[in-house]
Amino acid sequence: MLHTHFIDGQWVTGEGHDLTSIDPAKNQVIWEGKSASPSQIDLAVKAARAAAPAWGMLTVEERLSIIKVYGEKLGEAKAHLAKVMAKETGKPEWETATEVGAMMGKIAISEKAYFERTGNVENPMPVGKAFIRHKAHGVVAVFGPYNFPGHLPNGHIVPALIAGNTVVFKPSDLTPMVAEEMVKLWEQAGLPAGVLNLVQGEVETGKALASHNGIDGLFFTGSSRTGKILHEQFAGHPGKILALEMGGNNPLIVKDVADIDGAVHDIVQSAFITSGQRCTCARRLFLPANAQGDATLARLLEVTKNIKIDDYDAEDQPFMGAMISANAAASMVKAQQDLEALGGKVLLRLEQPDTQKGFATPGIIDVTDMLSELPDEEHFGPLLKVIRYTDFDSAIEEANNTSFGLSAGLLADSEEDYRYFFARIRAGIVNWNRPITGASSAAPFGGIGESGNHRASAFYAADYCAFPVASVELEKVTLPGKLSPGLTL
Ligand SMILES: NC(=O)c1ccc[n+]([C@@H]2O[C@H](COP(=O)([O-])OP(=O)(O)OC[C@H]3O[C@@H](n4cnc5c(N)ncnc54)[C@H](O)[C@@H]3O)[C@@H](O)[C@H]2O)c1
Ligand SMILES: O=CCC[C@H](NC(=O)CCC(=O)O)C(=O)O
Repeated sequence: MLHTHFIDGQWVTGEGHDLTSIDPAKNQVIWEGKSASPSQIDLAVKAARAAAPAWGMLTVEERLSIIKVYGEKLGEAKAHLAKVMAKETGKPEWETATEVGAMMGKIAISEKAYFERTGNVENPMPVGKAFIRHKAHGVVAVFGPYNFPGHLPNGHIVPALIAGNTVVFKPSDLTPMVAEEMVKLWEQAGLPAGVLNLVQGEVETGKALASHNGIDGLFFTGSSRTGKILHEQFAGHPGKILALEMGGNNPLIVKDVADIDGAVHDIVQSAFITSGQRCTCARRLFLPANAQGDATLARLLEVTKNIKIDDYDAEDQPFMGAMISANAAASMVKAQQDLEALGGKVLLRLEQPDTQKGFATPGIIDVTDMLSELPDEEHFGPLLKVIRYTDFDSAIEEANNTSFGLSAGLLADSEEDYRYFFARIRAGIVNWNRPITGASSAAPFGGIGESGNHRASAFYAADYCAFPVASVELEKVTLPGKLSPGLTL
């Protein structure tokens, strides 16, 4: 029996079709199950609804006491969970260990955010007092992506539960095993039945959950394509809260820098970490069309060629592991071919050495001469597009020439240049002389345009997990000393 769904505190077998999860580095099946049927999704939503009043009536301290036990369980399971994540995503174990670390850190950060952003405020009034308090929405669905199968859904689930919501979690169908391991830790922490439910499945599971009448909100991290479908689906439901964290076509501009190796380091960290599978990864690199730009590009090509790529569990750990699947790697080869067909010049070819596995070597392509043809797409893998520019204004203008707006960066030694850039660039994350990946959970995280819907996550997730309630209160019903004109009592 494959008990892969967690509904109302019980592990149950799916009634839908077969699901498998494949280790993309070794091309081995590592998990098998069945998707949730529509009636199981219905049961999960109903369980979350039934659990909501009691969970919401606990004090936040009572809820936090259970959530902190989950944090301890994460600590105890850290090595195991990091290995499961590496096996299922192909990411090197050093990197998945940092992902589990981020999941643990999320608890204290979300507690702080809850009190700072949605805590209670009391103000004196001429008569009585005014209060601002926050209440949970009720039942929320959480959708996770594959690239951070623990950290990103955890970043919705923890603040949602702190605020008093109950949750139905639908992970990526490419990472069901990580989701299962994570939910087991919540179970071990003693979370009451129905407070967190797990339903596994592909697109149709997502559609059934997103369109279920019983949810009060949906917190989504994934592609802009899916996010837009959800946005359309939520149209006409103003009472439901929808938080969308989506992709990007992120620009990184290099201006005048003395330390070329420092710049190359930040470019590589921005473009190729996680094999380019971070929403914040640099997709478009702007280099000056001068000798310094030539030197930076030459060094970038040299360093990128030498990036170590290997299995997630290699003793000598690589910088890059496999992508999530053989298909994902093949789609990057195809994206490169398409850009080449439009006039892009490959400077370092992205290759998939084994079509049965998810490995893709990092690629760099010069697209300067085909800018008018350049599709405004997120290529979610290790393919960096280079644009050579002659003046800073045109580079910034082209950097903003995207419907997305997640992250952006400037590598330049002049603070004045940064201020100029900051004032003009349009993105939710804007960095200076630092990689544009690796955002902090202690800051808001989100983008504009097709990158999100202005409901930033991370520290600001507290905002979409609760709604504010304004009250004026007086202990006893009392006749006011001064009555409104025309009123006698
Ligand atoms: N901004 C961020 O915080 C952030 C973080 C990580 C990843 N991402 C983005 O996520 C993408 C990669 O993740 P992914 O491929 O797993 O995303 P995805 O959009 O394919 O899937 C995300 C989730 O939505 C579900 N889903 C897919 N189609 C659906 C539909 N029609 N209706 C309802 N649910 C549906 C999936 O099963 C999964 O659970 C990239 O675009 C990346 O930029 C964004
Ligand atoms: O792939 C998208 C996430 C990338 C990651 N961002 C965060 O971890 C945001 C912080 C948080 O959600 O707590 C990154 O910037 O590398």
